[in-house]
Amino acid sequence: MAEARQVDVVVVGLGVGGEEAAGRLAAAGLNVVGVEHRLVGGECPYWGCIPTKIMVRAGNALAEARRIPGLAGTSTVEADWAPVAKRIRDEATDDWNDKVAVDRFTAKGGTFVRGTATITGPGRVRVGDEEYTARRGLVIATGTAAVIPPVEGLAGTPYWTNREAVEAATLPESMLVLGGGAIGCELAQAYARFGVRVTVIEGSPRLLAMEEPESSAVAEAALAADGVLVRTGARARSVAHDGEFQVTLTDGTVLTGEKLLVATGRAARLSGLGLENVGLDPAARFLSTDERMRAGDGVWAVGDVTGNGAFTHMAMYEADIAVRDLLGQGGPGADYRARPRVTFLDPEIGAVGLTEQQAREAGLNVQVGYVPLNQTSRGFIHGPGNEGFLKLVADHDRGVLVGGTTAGQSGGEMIAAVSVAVHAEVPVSTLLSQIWAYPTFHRGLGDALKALA
Ligand SMILES: Cc1cc2nc3c(=O)[nH]c(=O)nc-3n(C[C@H](O)[C@H](O)[C@H](O)COP(=O)(O)OP(=O)(O)OC[C@H]3O[C@@H](n4cnc5c(N)ncnc54)[C@H](O)[C@@H]3O)c2cc1C
Ligand SMILES: NC(=O)c1ccc[n+]([C@@H]2O[C@H](COP(=O)([O-])OP(=O)(O)OC[C@H]3O[C@@H](n4cnc5c(N)ncnc54)[C@H](O)[C@@H]3O)[C@@H](O)[C@H]2O)c1
Repeated sequence: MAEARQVDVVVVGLGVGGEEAAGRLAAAGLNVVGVEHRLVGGECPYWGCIPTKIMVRAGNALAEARRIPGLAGTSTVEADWAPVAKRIRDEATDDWNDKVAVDRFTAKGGTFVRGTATITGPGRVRVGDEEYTARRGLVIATGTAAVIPPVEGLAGTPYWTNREAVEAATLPESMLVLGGGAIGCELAQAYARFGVRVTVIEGSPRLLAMEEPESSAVAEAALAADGVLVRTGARARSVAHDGEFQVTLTDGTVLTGEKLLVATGRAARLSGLGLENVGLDPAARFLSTDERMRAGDGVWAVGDVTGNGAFTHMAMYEADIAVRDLLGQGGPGADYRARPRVTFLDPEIGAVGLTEQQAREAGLNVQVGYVPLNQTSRGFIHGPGNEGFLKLVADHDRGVLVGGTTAGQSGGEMIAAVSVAVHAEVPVSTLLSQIWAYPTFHRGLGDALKALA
C-alpha cells in the first residue's frame, strides 16, 4: 500500500451533512478529502426530500383540482405519473448522476474520492488501496439506511424501499406499505392520488406515532379521504411473493398488493466503519456527540448518524457547528429545543419542540391551547381542504412555549412562527400582544395562545 497522504480533514459520507461540511472546510482553505460511495448529495436530493416533495406537489395539484366542484365550477382531472417521473429524473436527480455536486465540491478546492471509507486509526481512513491521514480530524456523516424488519419471508422478495418508490417510471396498480411514519404516509398519499390502491400497515396504534395524537388523526383522515386503507396496530407475520405480494398479519388477515414498500424506519449502519479503531462503539445505534458535534478525540459526527433527528435541516445545522469548531470559530453549540419537522401530507403537519406528552413526561407545568382550523375565519373561507388544527404547548412556570403543531394548508410554513417563539423563548405574554394578520391561517395561533389552559 502506498504511503498515507497527509491532509487536514477527511469527511466520510458526502450526503447533506458531509457535503456541507466538506465544502465549507475546503472553501475555508483546508486540505479536505471527501469520500462517498454512492452519490454526492446523499439521500435527500436523489431518493428523499426533493423527489418525494415533487410527488407531493403533483398530488396536491390533483387534489386541489378535485376540490373545484362546490367551490368554482366543475373539473375533470386525469392523473398522469409521466411528468412526475420526468421531473424527478431530469430536473431533480439528473438521472441519478452527481457530476454537478462533485464539481461543486472540487471547485471549492476539495479532493473527491469515490469509494467506501474505513477508519483504520486516529485520523486515518482507508479507501481501497489509498490511505489518508487527517491532521485536524475526521467528520463522519454516513447517514442512515432503511431498516428491513425480520418478518418471515420478507428477505428475498423484491420489496421496495423509498429508493425504488422514487425511481418508479410507472406506477403499480396497488401497493402495500409497511410502516406508517413520515415516509409511509407521504408516499401512500402521493401514490394514492395517482390512482394506486394503497394499504398502510402500521404496527403501533396510530400513524406518525412520534407526533401529537391529533396529528395522527389528521393523517389517518387525510389518507382515508384519498382512498388509502389504513391498518393501525397491525403487525405483519409473514410475507410471500408470487408475482404479487401477500402480507399475512398477526390476526390472520391477508393483504395483497402488486408492490410492497418497506418504510419501517431508518438506522445508522455503524458496524464496518472501523469505529473501534478510534475508540468508538461500532455496536451503538447512533454516534453520540457533544454540543460541538464531537463524537470522540479528533472525530466529529453530523446528520442522521447522530440520531438527533433524521432531517436535512438537522444535518445542515450540525455540519455548521462542526465546521465552526474545526475552524476554531466558536459560536453557539447544538441546541435541540426548537427542532422543527414537517410531514408533507395534505394537510401538511408542521411541528416543533415538545409534544404535550413529552412536555408532561419532562415534568413541566403544561398548558395546552388547541384550535381546529375550520373554526378560524380563514379555515371557514377556505372550505374544502381546511382540515387541520393548531396546538401550542407551554411551560406555565416559565411562561414560554416549548412546542407546537400546525396542521393544515401551509402547516409547514405556519410552524415557523412557533419555531421562533420556542427557539427565542419569547414570553407568552409578549406573543399574546402580537398582531396576527386577518384572515390568515396563522392568525389561529393568536386564538391558540388565548386558549392556553
Ligand atoms: C423518502 C425520504 C424522504 C425524506 N424527506 C425529508 C424531508 O422532506 N425533509 C427533511 O428534512 N428530511 C427528509 N428526509 C431525511 C433526509 O433525507 C436525511 O435526514 C438527510 O439525507 C440526512 O443527511 P446525512 O448527510 O446525514 O445522510 P445521507 O443523506 O444519508 O448521506 C450519507 C452519505 O454517506 C454515504 N456513506 C455511508 N457510508 C459510507 C462510507 N463508509 N464511505 C463512503 N460513503 C459512505 C452514503 O452513500 C450517503 O451518500 C427524507 C428521507 C427519506 C428517506
Ligand atoms: N417530511 C420529512 O421531513 C420526512 C419525510 C420522510 C422521512 N423523513 C425522515 O426519515 C425518517 C425515517 O422515516 P420512516 O417513515 O421510515 O420511519 P419512522 O420511524 O418515522 O416510521 C416508521 C414506522 O414504521 C412502524 N413500524 C416499524 N416496524 C414495523 C413493522 N414490522 N410493521 C409495521 N409497522 C412497523 C413504526 O411503528 C413507525 O411508525 C423519519 O423519521 C424522518 O426523520 C422525514
